Amino acid sequence: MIEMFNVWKTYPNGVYALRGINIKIDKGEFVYVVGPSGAGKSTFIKLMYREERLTKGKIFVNGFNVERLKERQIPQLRRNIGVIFQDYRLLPNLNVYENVSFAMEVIEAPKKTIKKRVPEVLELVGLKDKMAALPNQLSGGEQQRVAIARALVNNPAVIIADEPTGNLDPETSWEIMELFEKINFRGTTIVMATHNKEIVDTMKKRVIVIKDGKVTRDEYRGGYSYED
Ligand SMILES: Nc1ncnc2c1ncn2[C@@H]1O[C@H](COP(=O)(O)OP(=O)(O)OP(=O)(O)O)[C@@H](O)[C@H]1O
Repeated sequence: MIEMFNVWKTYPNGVYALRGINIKIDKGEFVYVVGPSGAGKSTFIKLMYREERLTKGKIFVNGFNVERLKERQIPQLRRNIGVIFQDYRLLPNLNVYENVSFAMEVIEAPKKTIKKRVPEVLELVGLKDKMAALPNQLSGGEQQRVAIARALVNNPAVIIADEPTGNLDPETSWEIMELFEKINFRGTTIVMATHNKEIVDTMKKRVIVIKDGKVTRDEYRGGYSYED
């Protein structure tokens, strides 16, 4: 599903963000990516959907050789990946239904399919009753649910989340994690960068530790700690 071979990323200012990453994530896995601030977690995630270009190495995501894609092929890659951010990134002037349906309109899905699929996915995230609400009428947890619905609506093979509970209180964070579990249980691969120690330690999933741009630990049923 996702493979990285000796991946290096140097930013133009000379920062070595990633230094020789090798990783394989299989279909259906749930993986936490943890590590100190500035370790390279966001960079690791951005390379997967080609938000950033790698400096050296190879990345494959769902059969795509990410670095080799031409600009016009990038939307094809991104159709396979749902991305979720700490700050939700909803369109403020569109209501819940429209924020989600927009993602289907962009890929030119048939109107009939959109009409059927959007309520389905809003039901899955528990927001069927809020379809007409605008983002600023929702709580943080609800806004993140909309972002998750939007990420899921085109049935991606993988969901990549960068600190998705970073702005949420502990209880809401747990509700969002339960939703990710449900999504993973239905077959979607999940890769999540997080600083949430309690969640990582309790969920007992695969944990990849990145420190100074390198994978320093990769453990199934792992814990959060990255001190060694
Ligand atoms: N666009 C950029 N230009 C230059 N340097 C960058 C850029 N983005 C990140 N960096 C640097 O690359 C390194 C890795 O950053 P990255 O954001 O991947 O870390 P992180 O592990 O996600 O951190 P955090 O947990 O604080 O979000 C850091 O030293 C950071 O300052």
